[in-house]
Amino acid sequence: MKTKICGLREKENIAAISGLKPDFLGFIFYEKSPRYVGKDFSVEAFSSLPSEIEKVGVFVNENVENVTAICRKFGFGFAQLHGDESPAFCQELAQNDIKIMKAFPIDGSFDFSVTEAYAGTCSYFLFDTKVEGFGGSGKSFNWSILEQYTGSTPFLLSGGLGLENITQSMKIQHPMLAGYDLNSKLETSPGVKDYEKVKTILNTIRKHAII
Ligand SMILES: O=C(O)c1ccccc1N[C@@H]1O[C@H](COP(=O)(O)O)[C@@H](O)[C@H]1O
Repeated sequence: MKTKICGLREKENIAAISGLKPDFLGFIFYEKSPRYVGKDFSVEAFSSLPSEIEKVGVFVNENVENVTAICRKFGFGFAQLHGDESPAFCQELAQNDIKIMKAFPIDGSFDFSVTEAYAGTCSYFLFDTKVEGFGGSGKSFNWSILEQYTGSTPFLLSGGLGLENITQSMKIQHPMLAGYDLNSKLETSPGVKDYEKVKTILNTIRKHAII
């Protein structure tokens, strides 16, 4: 199972968490987020990052030019699109050699046929809890609705995953479940990840994955 730790911004914290070898690290470029990297964020912040960890820029309704420029500047292989980005937007971005994780806000009435137009363009979907606003809510959704997803694009489960519910989430049996996206439940403060919590949750996921 893939693991993504999202919402980091401080050099020492990035270095510490990267030592735990998640598959993806996410950096938030949405100014209204309490985890926004800030105007002074620089490539220096992750200069020690091993190359096997994929870097992900997280965007909300940003334009293609800005997403592309930021991904190139910071060497992000992936853009996580967490707003209302259209299939055409994703296609345009993919032409700039940026791999895409498209987030969808899930509630009990979500119609998974919406995802069909994005298949083929996105490397992963990200199923997050529908809330007012765009993400980082710390709230989980009723995972039973995932049974309705019959597409072939792998997805990361997202939304309020923490030590208290990760074991339960690993009972989800879905052929396209590729991993877990972990964020606000593992923080000492917004944008700063708790090393011990991240270590424990990654160990839990990895132990389960080899059983
Ligand atoms: O974390 C944020 O502040 C954020 C803001 C805007 C868009 C996405 C954001 N984070 C993403 O939200 C999900 C769920 O996070 P949580 O576990 O519920 O805190 C995750 O994919 C983050 O990448």
